Amino acid sequence: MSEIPAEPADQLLDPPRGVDLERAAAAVRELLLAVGEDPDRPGLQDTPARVARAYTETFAGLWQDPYEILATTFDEDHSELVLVKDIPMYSTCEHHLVPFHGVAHVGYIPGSDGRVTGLSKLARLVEVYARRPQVQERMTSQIADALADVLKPRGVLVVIQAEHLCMAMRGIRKPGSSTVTSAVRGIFREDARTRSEAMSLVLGR
Ligand SMILES: Nc1nc2c(ncn2[C@@H]2O[C@H](COP(=O)(O)OP(=O)(O)OP(=O)(O)O)[C@@H](O)[C@H]2O)c(=O)[nH]1
Ligand SMILES: [Zn+2]
Repeated sequence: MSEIPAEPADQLLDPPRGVDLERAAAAVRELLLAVGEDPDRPGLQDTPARVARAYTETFAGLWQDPYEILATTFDEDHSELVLVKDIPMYSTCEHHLVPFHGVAHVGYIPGSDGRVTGLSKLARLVEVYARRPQVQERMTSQIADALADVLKPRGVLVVIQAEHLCMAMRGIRKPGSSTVTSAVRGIFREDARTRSEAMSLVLGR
């Protein structure tokens, strides 16, 4: 497998902005023909247009700016861990364009200014990066880097646990296997004890 391409956390694909519905529908129709289906049979007649519309949701993160999401911050003078666990996430494996899904855990220790962001913004950040053709490792790093860039926290820890349908429904066919990725920044990278304390909270031990 070739190396996973790096993508800066703030890079939005440009152009196009938004799904070209007509083009996507034509491509889906072509795909149905290519696999030997009849796109004109009653059950499939509306499918190309429907899939194109569904893609506007599935890939909405391509046109959203994660940095804008994190713009809401509060001066709470909080200097300990903030952790949102078990954020459900659905993404699309960029190798096979099938889902991988599971949970994300996002935590950080605010910087010396004690600024925190809204808790929901952590879940929104996960959504922005999940709704793109993705690789789990890259998505994990992107979330950590965006948080580190904007909040300037003492540390960031992101853990994602997911099942890849490309490994469950086809290929190696191992349903139930779970892939765990983590990205740590700042104090979580430097201090093993702080990292293991946070990991225990993430893993519920
Ligand atoms: N590292 C990583 N690999 C992934 C991710 N999603 C899917 N893959 C893997 O991407 C690889 C693609 O391998 P290829 O050999 O090019 O494709 P393939 O012949 O369809 O591979 P199989 O899935 O093994 O049948 C597979 O091993 C997948 O399991 C991900 O998020 N991260
Ligand atoms: Zn895949």
